[in-house]
Amino acid sequence: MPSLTSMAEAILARAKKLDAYLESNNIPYPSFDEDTLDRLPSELQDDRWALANSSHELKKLTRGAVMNTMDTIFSWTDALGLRVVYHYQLAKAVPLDGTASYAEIAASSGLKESLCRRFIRIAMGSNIFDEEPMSKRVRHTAVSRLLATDPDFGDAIGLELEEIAPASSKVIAAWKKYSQDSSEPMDCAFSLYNETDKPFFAVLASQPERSRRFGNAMRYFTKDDSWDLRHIIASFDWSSVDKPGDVVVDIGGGYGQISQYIAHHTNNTRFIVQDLPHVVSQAPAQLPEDLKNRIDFAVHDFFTPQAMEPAPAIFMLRWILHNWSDKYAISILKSLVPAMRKGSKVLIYEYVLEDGPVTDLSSRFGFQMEGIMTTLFNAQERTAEEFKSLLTAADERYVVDAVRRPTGSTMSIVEVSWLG
Ligand SMILES: C[S@@+](CC[C@H](N)C(=O)[O-])C[C@H]1O[C@@H](n2cnc3c(N)ncnc32)[C@H](O)[C@@H]1O
Repeated sequence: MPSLTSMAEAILARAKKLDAYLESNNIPYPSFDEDTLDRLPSELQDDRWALANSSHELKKLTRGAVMNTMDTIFSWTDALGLRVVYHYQLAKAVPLDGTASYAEIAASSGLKESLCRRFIRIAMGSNIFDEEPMSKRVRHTAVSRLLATDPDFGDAIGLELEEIAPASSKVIAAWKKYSQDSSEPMDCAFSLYNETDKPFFAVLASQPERSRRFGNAMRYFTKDDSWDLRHIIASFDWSSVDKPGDVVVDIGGGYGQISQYIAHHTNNTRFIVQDLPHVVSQAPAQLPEDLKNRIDFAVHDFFTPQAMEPAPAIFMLRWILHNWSDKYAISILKSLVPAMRKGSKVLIYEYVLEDGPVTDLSSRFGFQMEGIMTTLFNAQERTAEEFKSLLTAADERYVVDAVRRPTGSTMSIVEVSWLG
């Protein structure tokens, strides 16, 4: 390990670089009251994340083994503070540019005053709200202000802290009850916690408020530039399937968001978006007029064989395989085989997991998703090698041509050809 001094000097050099930009552009230094680093240009954002990663590493080294572990095991109390703030909508009880007493927050939120004080002070440990030292009145910080003003941010917090994290408490119980080798989606922590024999999406479909929160949270999580759909255009040569008559099948394609985007970047490609009946019945109404002659919707269960003539050029799967254990993911890939021809391709657009440990704060997403997929679906994220094994297990004629992640993209494309 380098010395603390050399690590601190590397941090200092980066901090000076960012400060210089802020100063020359009259941008305030970041504070807990105001995030200003989003205003850095894209070429400085890498420095920003490198600074966050290296200062996090230095913090961990200076806290030491025991205190770092204490930070981990007590982190649930931080989450509890935030959950109480979220659940009782305490952020909305504080004026955006003023202050509120604990009694005023209690009166408008319905959480009694002593609990407001205790749990807001827990949250303040994470810089959620601040308290004026003399008056003891509460005012906003950047996080609490976001909670008061951005409903999708609140829904993202609610989904994680009220839906997924509580269900995750049953992960080990589910392994013990159903076996660690179970491939069944219902043998998961979510089902056990919710005492249901229905899969996650079916439970949500029957509960509009939970379903709405899930949809908004997904929109929030995927709104930053690393999720931008331009990366799917950069990941594959779409002009190779843009001849009149070329067809792309978007498997489990929902309302056809991806197909619509690619259609706008091609001239002739036609798209068939397949999904379950309840989705397909709603989807055409959401299609813009200019794409109606290029995108069709069809009911198709992706576990049943594809029987399409003429065969499509591409089967595309985004966010499908990571919801399923190997047994079912292999079955989905097998169902494509009857329609595969020489020259056909399968494009799998997913997060491709690093094959080893990741400690950088900004790169831990894949392993966080691992926990979520396990909890909700008894499923998993996969490394490039695991995608290859899955494809080979489905049919030895599948050949992975490339696994590409464009610069700046969270998602990768696994491009697969058919040796027919
Ligand atoms: C996580 S969403 C991904 C949607 C879309 N591919 C996208 O990237 O926006 C999973 C989709 O799979 C669909 N789905 C689930 N089970 C299915 C099945 N057996 N056959 C076809 N579609 C299914 C769901 O209705 C949902 O639209």
